[in-house]
Amino acid sequence: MLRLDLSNLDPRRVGAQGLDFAEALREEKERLEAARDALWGRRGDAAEFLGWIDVPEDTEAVRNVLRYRQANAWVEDFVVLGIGGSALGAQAVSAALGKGPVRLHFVDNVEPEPILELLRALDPRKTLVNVISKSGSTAETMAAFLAFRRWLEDALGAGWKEHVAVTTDPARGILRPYAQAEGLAAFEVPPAVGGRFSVTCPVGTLPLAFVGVDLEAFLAGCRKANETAQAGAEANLPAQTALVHDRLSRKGLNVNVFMPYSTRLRYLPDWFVQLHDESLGKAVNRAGEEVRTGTTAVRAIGTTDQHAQVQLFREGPHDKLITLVRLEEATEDLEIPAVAGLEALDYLFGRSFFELLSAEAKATAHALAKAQQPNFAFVLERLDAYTLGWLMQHLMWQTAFLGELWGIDAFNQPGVELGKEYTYALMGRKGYEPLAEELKAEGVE
Ligand SMILES: O=P(O)(O)OC[C@H]1O[C@](O)(CO)[C@@H](O)[C@@H]1O
Repeated sequence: MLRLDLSNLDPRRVGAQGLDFAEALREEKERLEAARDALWGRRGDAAEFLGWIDVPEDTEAVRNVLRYRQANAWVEDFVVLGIGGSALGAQAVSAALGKGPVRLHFVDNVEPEPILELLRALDPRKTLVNVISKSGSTAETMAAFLAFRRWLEDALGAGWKEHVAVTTDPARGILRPYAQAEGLAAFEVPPAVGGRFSVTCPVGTLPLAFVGVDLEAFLAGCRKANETAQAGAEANLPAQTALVHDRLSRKGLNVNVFMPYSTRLRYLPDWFVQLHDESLGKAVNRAGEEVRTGTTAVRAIGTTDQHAQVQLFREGPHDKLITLVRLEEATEDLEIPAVAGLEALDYLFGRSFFELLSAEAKATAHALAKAQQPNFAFVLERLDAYTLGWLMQHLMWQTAFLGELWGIDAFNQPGVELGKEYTYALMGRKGYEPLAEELKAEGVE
């Protein structure tokens, strides 16, 4: 179960920075429902990249992943080679719900020392390497693949092939034909699913299967979010949180803090940052006019960052909307013991850690509101696969709704291409010689 607590948006609590939500919903009902209809209406068109809506319905893809997991019971270490959307979803969910005993590792950078450290620590005989790249052309991921493939072949000879699984587009890019030629296990990123929307396809489900995440429940939660995204505005939770973002960004609240009160959810903000920023930071709208949309998502974890960022959130510029994620129940709790001689701490004696966590979440939300800092919360009944699936698919919907409200394409990322081209030029890739010359003339070599 997931619900919204919007009480700290109320202008009676947070003043002019806030939002009379009921009134806004009445005013924007038509616009929100038009956005909903447009999104659902376009979902059959692969060019629209709305395939993530239907992926949670694809139970055959999950069965395929689970069969592969069962057939590879020898795996003790599972290495994901992927970056951005090809890593962040599995990283967020595995940190929250992974049970082991398989250890999951993520190589999402090209700094040599951590890669060497991992290679030295792993036993190739017990390691499965999953190279994940929709395009098959991402330099970081492909460099890592070249290194891990060589490492496996050096140790295992022709047996390296049993230790590699490829997750990529069914037709495009170089990885698919390579996997076919070498006879490697291969999984699909559906063409109509972009990286940051791919956690429900094998990009996410394959690593998650190896750490025992209940995939059926996770996808059932995603389907629940789909159900809410079909409702009229009064019950359409993603349209509602998109409305909050839309309205408050128009008041100049252009920083979106995403702050779960949970260490288990520590990577969820990283996943959200990519989803939100890469989708919504756009120079032009669908009509090609310059619009420069976007709000800046910022990571924070409660309670940890109460002691790092909350000072700024309360007393810094009034440019923020804060999204909290609160849990209603602990999965397991721990009592805080009484200790003689430390009676100054007796308010803690006999209380539980979860009680303290909950009190801190509510106290901080209220203290923020007292400083006229609008905030709202996703309240999760508990942290389980169903509820996390619901929340993540909700956030994908929220992003899609915002793209629609702002008239932009939330599913492309033209702004990251130029940096990639420059990298190719600096690395001496064939065909990039003129660009390398241009860079040299500009003082970059
Ligand atoms: O799966 P790929 O094609 O390697 O892409 C990885 C990431 O790179 C980007 O294309 C751009 O940074 C992201 O959108 C994507 O998630």
